[in-house]
Amino acid sequence: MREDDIEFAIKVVIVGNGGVGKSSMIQRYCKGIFTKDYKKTIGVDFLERQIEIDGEDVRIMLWDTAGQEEFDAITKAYYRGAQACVLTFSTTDRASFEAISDWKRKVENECQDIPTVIVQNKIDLVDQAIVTADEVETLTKQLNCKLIRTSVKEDVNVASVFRYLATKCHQLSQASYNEHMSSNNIHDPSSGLSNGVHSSSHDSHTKTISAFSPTYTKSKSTNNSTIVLKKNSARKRKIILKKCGIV
Ligand SMILES: Nc1nc2c(ncn2[C@@H]2O[C@H](COP(=O)(O)OP(=O)(O)OP(=O)(O)O)[C@@H](O)[C@H]2O)c(=O)[nH]1
Repeated sequence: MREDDIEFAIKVVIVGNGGVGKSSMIQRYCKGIFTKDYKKTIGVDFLERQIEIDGEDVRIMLWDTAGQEEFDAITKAYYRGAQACVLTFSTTDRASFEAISDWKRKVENECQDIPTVIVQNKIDLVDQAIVTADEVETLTKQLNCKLIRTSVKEDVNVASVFRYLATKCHQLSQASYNEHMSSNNIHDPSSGLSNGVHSSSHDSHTKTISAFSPTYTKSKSTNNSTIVLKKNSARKRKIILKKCGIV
């Protein structure tokens, strides 16, 4: 996939108590690996992966935040601009389940209402579960979130989490794009029906997202710690990222 083909990027924050498997989930998804060692995340980490949704290239930027409370002040700054969120708890850790509502509130304080999945990780250890299926389902209904049970270790359902969120964000941006085009009576140039308005006001900007983190992995396309979302070519449908200040 060439850099020029990437049209749409989403920022996803992964939160939850320490040791629930957030870093492992991101490593599994982006690098296809799993390690048994527990290395506490200090502050924030970042990885990305590109996938295709409805024939469109989507770059998913995954922000791994430290679960320990001592890092709260640092991590919350990184929630800003997130368009989707993963709330994670572990099947074998009751406190991590009970903390889910708090994590949701912390993210909402910075990002309002964004597509969110509750992930019950470590289902390979279900015989040691400290929470019942009913309890988990009740909580997810209360919080109005989708529930996905994963085992990062066994690679169960990890990709579904991020595909679900990327699809949701993609749909939201499409709806927002259509709304923008119709309210401004602009024809989509990619339809070949342009009436002389070749781009909306949004198209004239190069969109940037600051991505500073202690172990930030540089994108191939950039030579510093800023991700630059390229302006769309006239041939392709233009995406408007409305949520959380990306536009
Ligand atoms: N059995 C099992 N172990 C897992 C699974 N996912 C992660 N682990 C293990 O759980 C431990 C903690 O995983 P991490 O990914 O470091 O947890 P974290 O949530 O990032 O922790 P913090 O960085 O402290 O916030 C590690 O020893 C992992 O190997 C899983 O699905 N099943």
